[in-house]
Amino acid sequence: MPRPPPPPPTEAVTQGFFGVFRYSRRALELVWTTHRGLTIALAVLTLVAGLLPAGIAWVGAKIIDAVVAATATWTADGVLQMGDVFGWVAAEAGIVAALAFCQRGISLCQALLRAQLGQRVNMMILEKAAQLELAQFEDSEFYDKLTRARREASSRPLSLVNRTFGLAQNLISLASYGVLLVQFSPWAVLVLVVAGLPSFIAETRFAGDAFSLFRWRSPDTRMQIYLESVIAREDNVKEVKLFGLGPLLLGRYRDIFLRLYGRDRDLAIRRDGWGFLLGLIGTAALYGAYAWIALAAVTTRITLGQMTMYLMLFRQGQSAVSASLTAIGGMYEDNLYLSTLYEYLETPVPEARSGLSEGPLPGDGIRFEKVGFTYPGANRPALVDIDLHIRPGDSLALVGENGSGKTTLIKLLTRLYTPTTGRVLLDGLDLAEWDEAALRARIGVIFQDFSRYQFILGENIGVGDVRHIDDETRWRDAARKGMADALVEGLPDGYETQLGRWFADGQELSGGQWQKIALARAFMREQADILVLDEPTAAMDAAAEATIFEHFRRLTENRIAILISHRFSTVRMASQIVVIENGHIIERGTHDELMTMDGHYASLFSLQAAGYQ
Ligand SMILES: Nc1ncnc2c1ncn2[C@@H]1O[C@H](COP(=O)(O)OP(=O)(O)OP(=O)(O)O)[C@@H](O)[C@H]1O
Repeated sequence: MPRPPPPPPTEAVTQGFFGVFRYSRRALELVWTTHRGLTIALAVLTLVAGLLPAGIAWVGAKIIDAVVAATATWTADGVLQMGDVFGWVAAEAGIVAALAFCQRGISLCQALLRAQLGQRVNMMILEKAAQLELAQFEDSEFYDKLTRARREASSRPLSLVNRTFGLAQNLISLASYGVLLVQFSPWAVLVLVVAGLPSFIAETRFAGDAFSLFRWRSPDTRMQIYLESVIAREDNVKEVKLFGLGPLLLGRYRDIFLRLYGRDRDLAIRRDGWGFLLGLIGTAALYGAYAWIALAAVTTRITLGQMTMYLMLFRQGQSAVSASLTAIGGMYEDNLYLSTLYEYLETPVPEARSGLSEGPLPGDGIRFEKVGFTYPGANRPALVDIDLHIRPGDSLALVGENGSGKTTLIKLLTRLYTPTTGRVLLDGLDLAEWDEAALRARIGVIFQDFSRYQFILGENIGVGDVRHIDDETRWRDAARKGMADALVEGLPDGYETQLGRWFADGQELSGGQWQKIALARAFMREQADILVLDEPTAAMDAAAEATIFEHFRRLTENRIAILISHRFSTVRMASQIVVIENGHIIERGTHDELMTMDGHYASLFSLQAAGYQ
């Protein structure tokens, strides 16, 4: 499939080179607030490690000059004077040991900070994910942001700080080399700095290119992650095997790699090719300076010791210049990647308004008033003009073909989505005005695609009311109401049984058994006076479903019970039945009323009843 060319890197890149450093301060703050002690230790060790190399070069010169002087004394007088030489050698050994200490310390601090910071950034990413709206998870652009943030951004703040400190270290080294080298010639210092610039400019450009490649490929990366999960996860393995999907999926996985690899390879070749050519400028400068310094030594303007020192300074200075420039290029790159993290973290979330916790008409129940809803990006509404009143004590069944809008209605009722038009009221108060926690406490709901947590059985029920997730008495009570108690008793570890196959000794349940657990979950909220079952019994046989609903109705007397089911034997028990077609309510009434009406409901009922005869 032809792909569009990479989009312009990002707003960040187009803002110019320096605009892109705007995340540096935030990264530093992040590292600082993660662990102050380690940050200070890292800073101090880095600075000391920056000063020591110049010391080594200077002492090196002293050793050579001391050797030359001692040789002269020995030749002239036959006297062996090694005091100075040994003294300077010992000094150099001391400095080298101190440098090694600093370097080890730096790497220790970095390792500890890396672990803490990785965890912290991942927590920030996940905390944000927990605050976001359902609609955002259905948006592929948002998923791209999330994937990019999770893939790369967690290691970038520390990398940025390491590079910043590394830059400071190299600049200190450079300044100290400069102080020594300027005594030879100020021009030498200038040559040193200017020779590194071309590689730096090229490197920065390529960092921008690499980043735009990274952004451009995130849909592909997501597809690869998805394919990995289809090929290698137990819940998909059955179909992959039986439909023989393995080679097809692997082929797609490989094709994505090859396409991405082609671009990566081109960039790497350009990056390294230019890096080599421009690096030659540095080499030429070094050997030019070499010749110049050697000339000065031969003409006795400088001593032999000084010659070695200047050469060392020049050589090390050059690596410090290129390390500094690479660090700046790297900081630029880290900033680009951090922009994806902050872009994600700054995704707007609806403000947590502290709303009201009761309505003006307690006992009024739920009202839908001219409610319409269109999914973001959809071109036709999923619900149109819905008017509905459900009072406490009512049981409502929603009936309709696949895709008619039943689940959407429940999503609006539970405030997972906000109506596009009209409003939903609970006890006379618009759902939008309700306090989140108060509203959630009133509603117990199980969707058809309920979650199967790879936790112990008790917790799988307990998640229905997180405040009591560990409360075994509540588990038992909810299991009894959800008719899961017999199932639990049949398991050797009872409520402690680890469910699913992901973890050791996990016990997999059948579809119907999982549904019983999910049903029990709905009963965890003892305060909930609205209970919603969105086809949670589809995997059970018709008789079991009818028993469960009858039981459910008894338990929910004086509460509101809402049920979605395709089984008319269950639906007929509800006190109010609403038939939805293409997002519209087309019929409503009791079973008998609807049968008398002899409309859509009656024909569907007769059709299903005929199937059982
Ligand atoms: N997240 C979504 N984004 C966009 N459109 C959606 C989304 N979920 C559902 N739809 C569309 O909205 C319409 C109503 O879907 P809904 O899930 O409410 O149907 P349903 O009556 O519950 O169907 P079923 O009996 O199959 O569960 C369908 O046309 C569906 O394609």
